Amino acid sequence: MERMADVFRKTARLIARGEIEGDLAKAAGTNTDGDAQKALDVIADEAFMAALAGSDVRYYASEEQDSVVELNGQGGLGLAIDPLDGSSNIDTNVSIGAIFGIYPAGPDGDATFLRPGRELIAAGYAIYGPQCSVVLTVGDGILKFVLDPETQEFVQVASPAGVGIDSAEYAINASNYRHWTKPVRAYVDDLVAGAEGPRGRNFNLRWVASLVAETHRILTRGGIFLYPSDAREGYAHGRLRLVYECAPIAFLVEAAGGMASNGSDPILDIVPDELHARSPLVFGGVDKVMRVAGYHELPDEEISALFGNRGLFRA
Ligand SMILES: O=P(O)(O)OC[C@H]1O[C@](O)(COP(=O)(O)O)[C@@H](O)[C@@H]1O
Ligand SMILES: [Mg+2]
Ligand SMILES: [Mg+2]
Repeated sequence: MERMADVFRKTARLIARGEIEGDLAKAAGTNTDGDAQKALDVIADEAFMAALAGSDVRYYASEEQDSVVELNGQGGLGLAIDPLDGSSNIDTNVSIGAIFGIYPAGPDGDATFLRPGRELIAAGYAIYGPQCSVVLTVGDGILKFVLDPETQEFVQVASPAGVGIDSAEYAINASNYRHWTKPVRAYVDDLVAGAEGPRGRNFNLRWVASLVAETHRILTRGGIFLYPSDAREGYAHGRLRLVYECAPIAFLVEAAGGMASNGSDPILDIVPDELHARSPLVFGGVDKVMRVAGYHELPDEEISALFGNRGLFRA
């Protein structure tokens, strides 16, 4: 963690200097997943690999690497990492970050990461925003550290305790509405219907397009996040990747007292079939995530009904 903290510190400084350092959002190639890479994606990936060489990390699984990289044959850990999350926000001065999950090393690289997220031993994220903060768990409860810009030390502060708050905020990229499945549309229709709809209250939409920023907000003051599967080509399992995005966030959210699913089943029970496998992701307060699962179980006549006629979820 100390070596990772050093990368967080240096990346926060690089981002704070922005264009003084050059164009951090400059196109830099394409990763295995077909995502366009930006300069900062590559810089962050290389910085983590360099910092962890010779550490206890044996296997390194990154969004920016085709396959698992063996860093230190003697190491006992596997690190799954999204070295730079929220790439579309690099040049907009909006919060971005890094997401990580740590497993005990398995017999080989793939076996270390193609396992249920429940076997993680630690997970967390760094967020590069107005503050640089790190939120992590080693399994029970979460810890938060803020980078002091004066001393460059990470200082532990009170743990966020907001995941259970009865918040009216939801996060989803609503521009994909027409591509969603019926249960997701019905769920969002009922939120949008507000006080006049079956939920009988008004809701508020937030979409930063940086998973770390949505997670930070939800851990701090509640709400729900959804990145569902949809009918666009390549989105049959949503957008987010299980190994280094969904599982670490799910492990953290559960440790904070919340819940994370793929819409129906717990994320932490899913075994990825490949390193860059995707999954729909829904997380936040337990009651909210369970409600989404409820919409997936509704009979077709209920799910197809106009919100005014959908009886089961009337508040
Ligand atoms: O642009 P979209 O489809 O709304 O997707 C936004 C999502 O994509 C991501 O940026 C994917 O992460 P990367 O930036 O690491 O590829 C998430 O942080 C965010 O939740
Ligand atoms: Mg990401
Ligand atoms: Mg990324």
